[in-house]
Amino acid sequence: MSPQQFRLLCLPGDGIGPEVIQAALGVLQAIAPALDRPVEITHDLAGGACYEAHGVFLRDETMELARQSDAILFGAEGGPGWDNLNIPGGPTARSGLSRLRKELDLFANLRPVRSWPLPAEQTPFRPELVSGADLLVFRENTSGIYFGEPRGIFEHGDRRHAIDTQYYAQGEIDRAAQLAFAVAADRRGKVTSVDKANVMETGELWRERVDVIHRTHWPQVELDHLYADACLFELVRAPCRFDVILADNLFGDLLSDCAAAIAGSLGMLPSASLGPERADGTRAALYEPVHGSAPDIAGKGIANPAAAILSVGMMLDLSLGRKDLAARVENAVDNVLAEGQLTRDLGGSATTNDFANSVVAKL
Ligand SMILES: NC(=O)c1ccc[n+]([C@@H]2O[C@H](COP(=O)([O-])OP(=O)(O)OC[C@H]3O[C@@H](n4cnc5c(N)ncnc54)[C@H](O)[C@@H]3O)[C@@H](O)[C@H]2O)c1
Ligand SMILES: CC(C)[C@H](C(=O)O)[C@@H](O)C(=O)O
Ligand SMILES: [Mg+2]
Repeated sequence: MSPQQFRLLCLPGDGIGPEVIQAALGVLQAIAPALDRPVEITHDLAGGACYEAHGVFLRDETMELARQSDAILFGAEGGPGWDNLNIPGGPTARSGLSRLRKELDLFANLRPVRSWPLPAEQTPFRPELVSGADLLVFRENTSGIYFGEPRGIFEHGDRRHAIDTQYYAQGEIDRAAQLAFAVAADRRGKVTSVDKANVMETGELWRERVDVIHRTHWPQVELDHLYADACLFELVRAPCRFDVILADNLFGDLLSDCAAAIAGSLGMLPSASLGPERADGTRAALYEPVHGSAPDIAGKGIANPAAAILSVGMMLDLSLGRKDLAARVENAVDNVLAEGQLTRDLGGSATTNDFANSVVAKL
């Protein structure tokens, strides 16, 4: 019997999305012969590119394709022309990515961050402060203020009011905590849970449930709690103290961009968004760089493709079960950086393609 195909849906999106995804697909193509399954890739539009062609940020047909795929590789979406169109229907109508996250129930967003072999002046920190940093921001991805109701802008007399709602159900916190502890158990065994339990009811419930899940299921993993503001301070003061940072949707978004400074650039942070485990042991999965469409550098061929390439690495590990190949990709990126082949965001002059070709050569 021939091995089962791995169906990958590729959604490059907007701005530098297509540029970094093309680079990442080059790396996937180079490593594919080492896989025991053929990879079948389908391409489609998402984000502003989709809006221009079809008047929506993600088509129903694409959503269906996503459901049938083993994984999705996403570039980036958005840009000045599309971010504030005031489209009714909430976040899933305003953003293809939000629709994918919500409708595929991709509740677990894993955003690993590490220090890389970079020239000392390429991070805003003293080298001895960031050297050896290796952490993972575990962001709850399908609830919180991104999706809570009520939301909207309302007219009242001659005044306009805007509402967003931070909402968490116990089960949403529990499943995020469960998986964050499991991820930590496979790393260095430490979770720092982040909230604003001092001022927010959702924070109070968050802390209470994380404690219960810890006590009941993961007493062997070390747990501490930090308020989100203090956590941001600690992240830049002493990044090496962290292993897994467990945070809600908004705090996780903020913490991961901040942590990108430790890695040297937003262009260095990959991510995986995973759904609940299914009966056959697999999970719905979307892989994407943490960064956005970077309109300021789009179309110039100078974007750093490392985040997209490392996202393919996460896919090899988490959806294809090939930690060995994921390590090969990460080591190749590490070696290219160590040799000083740097894109402009890291102070060098390598183009997107130069960098990707060098990674392929080092696989
Ligand atoms: N996941 C996503 O699709 C995603 C994430 C964040 C922002 N966005 C969207 O992207 C658009 C721009 O947002 P923004 O400017 O706040 O964030 P951004 O991440 O696009 O860019 C922030 C800064 O980082 C730089 N940068 C980002 N990625 C880079 C890379 N790979 N190589 C080199 N430099 C890189 C940019 O040039 C810019 O200076 C907005 O429409 C926003 O909504 C999308
Ligand atoms: C584009 C936007 C919806 C998204 C978010 O806020 O989640 C982005 O910033 C991210 O980090 O993936
Ligand atoms: Mg973000």
